[in-house]
Amino acid sequence: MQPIADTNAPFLYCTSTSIMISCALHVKSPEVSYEGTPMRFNYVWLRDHCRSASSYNSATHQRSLDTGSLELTLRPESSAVEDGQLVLTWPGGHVSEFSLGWLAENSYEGRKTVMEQPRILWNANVYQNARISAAKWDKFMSCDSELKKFLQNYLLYGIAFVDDVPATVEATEEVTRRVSLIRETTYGRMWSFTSDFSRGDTAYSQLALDRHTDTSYFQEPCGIQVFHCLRHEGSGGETLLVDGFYAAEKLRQHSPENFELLCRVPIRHEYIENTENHQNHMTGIGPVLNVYPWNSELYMIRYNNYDRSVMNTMPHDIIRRWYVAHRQLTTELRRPENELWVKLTPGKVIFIDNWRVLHGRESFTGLRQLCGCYLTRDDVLSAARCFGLQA
Ligand SMILES: C[N+](C)(C)CCCC[C@H](N)C(=O)O
Ligand SMILES: O=C(O)CCC(=O)C(=O)O
Ligand SMILES: [Fe+2]
Repeated sequence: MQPIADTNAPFLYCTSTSIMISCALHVKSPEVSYEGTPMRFNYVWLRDHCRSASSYNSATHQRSLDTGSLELTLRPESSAVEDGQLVLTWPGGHVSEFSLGWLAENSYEGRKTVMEQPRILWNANVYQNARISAAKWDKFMSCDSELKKFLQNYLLYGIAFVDDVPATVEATEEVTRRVSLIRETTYGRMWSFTSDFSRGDTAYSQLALDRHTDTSYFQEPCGIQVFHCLRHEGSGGETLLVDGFYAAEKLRQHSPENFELLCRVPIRHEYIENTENHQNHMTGIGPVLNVYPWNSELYMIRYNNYDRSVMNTMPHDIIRRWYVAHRQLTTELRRPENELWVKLTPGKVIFIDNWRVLHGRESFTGLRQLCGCYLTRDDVLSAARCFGLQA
């Protein structure tokens, strides 16, 4: 412990072997310094995060304390640091204890410097050189460590494969259920489609599709896309994959103000279908790039030039700048070295992070049948966290 003389705020000091703190009451807020980074704590926040049995149910991990009845001018009557714990005694006698490590980890200043989700951004070379092996159906279905490895790859790269899956809709459903829950949409729970224009969308044709994310017209776009090509008797139809975050980070490096504009301006996407069997009118509103406000980390890209709707959510002076920014992002997304081309064949199931990796396809001839589904993002990430992965 290394007390700091004459300060009226608590400070946390850290060395490589131990965390040291010096603590004093401050009128406004305690301050902790961790590896040279000052971290400030608000007293109401500290009371609100009290982990004592009457404030927090550690069996359910839920707060029992009624935050709405806290005095917002609350100050402790005394504070001390004992055995690596900050101990605060509140008026009325309630005692709150916080380990200094917990405080450092959970502070705003601490979270600001770490990634919510570590990722490896890629272009075609980076991905190919990483030589990620696909999971194999048998082991994947029976062995948890194989599922964990698959999820780790998925989290890092935003794509992951399972090989040797029987070429049926049923087996495709089984392989996705091993990972998570299926998100039912207007396209069905499991879908299997060919170029028959059974739905009012270009996907149901033989035309090429430029890189895009799906369901950008949902208020919350689907988190994961699963594809399994059950048969193709013809040519073409290769799948294009592009890491949207790799491209967006290039834009951030070259032109931070254009990156910021694409984060700030919400735009509309739309899906209108009016066929005999299907009536839909969906709109989703949100920016092309989405970052967490506290650490500026990207968490979602919405990019679908087909489904982008009328642009009327920004004033005249912004619109020109928006098109410039959008063009710069498009240029990055279209660099040939960023394109990963894969031929999906029967047996090979691909999982794509639809909040990060764009997909597209070459035009094709012949009968081509593709099946798949969307997965609920929350459940996929939850499955990963239950394996101890950072997601
Ligand atoms: C995948 N599946 C064929 C079911 C649906 C395709 C949806 C196509 C739509 N334009 C979009 O990009 O969201
Ligand atoms: O046909 C394909 O390979 C993909 C089409 C597509 O973009 C989609 O179904 O979302
Ligand atoms: Fe698509």
